[in-house]
Amino acid sequence: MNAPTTMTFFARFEADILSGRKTITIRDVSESHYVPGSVVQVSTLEEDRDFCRLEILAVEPILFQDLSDFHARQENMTLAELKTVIREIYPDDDQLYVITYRLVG
Ligand SMILES: CC(=O)Nc1ccn([C@@H]2O[C@H](CO)[C@@H](O)[C@H]2O)c(=O)n1
Repeated sequence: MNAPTTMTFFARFEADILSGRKTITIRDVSESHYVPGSVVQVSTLEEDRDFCRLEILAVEPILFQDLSDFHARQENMTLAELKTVIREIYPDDDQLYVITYRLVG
């Protein structure tokens, strides 16, 4: 599989990503093929509006049950909020992937 070159986020997370308060995203297997060291163009899911570029730093498997306050802090959420958000997006997936990134200019 080729390394993906784009990533989408819900627009409501844009400000947290641009300010550096949100430094990970948690995705299912279909979005786990990002390659550390690659740079992806990021846009909003709703309007496909480009808003930054991110360098992928790491992609690590995580089980839903193993999500912790550590992950929540990196999402700028409480653990309860994070679990609710993930269950809204991925109702049935227990195998998830933590994608760590940093903003590039
Ligand atoms: C737009 C799209 O295709 N998919 C997703 C999937 C997830 N997320 C966010 O990542 C974190 C963990 O899942 C939470 O902050 C989620 O809301 C997102 O913004 N967009």
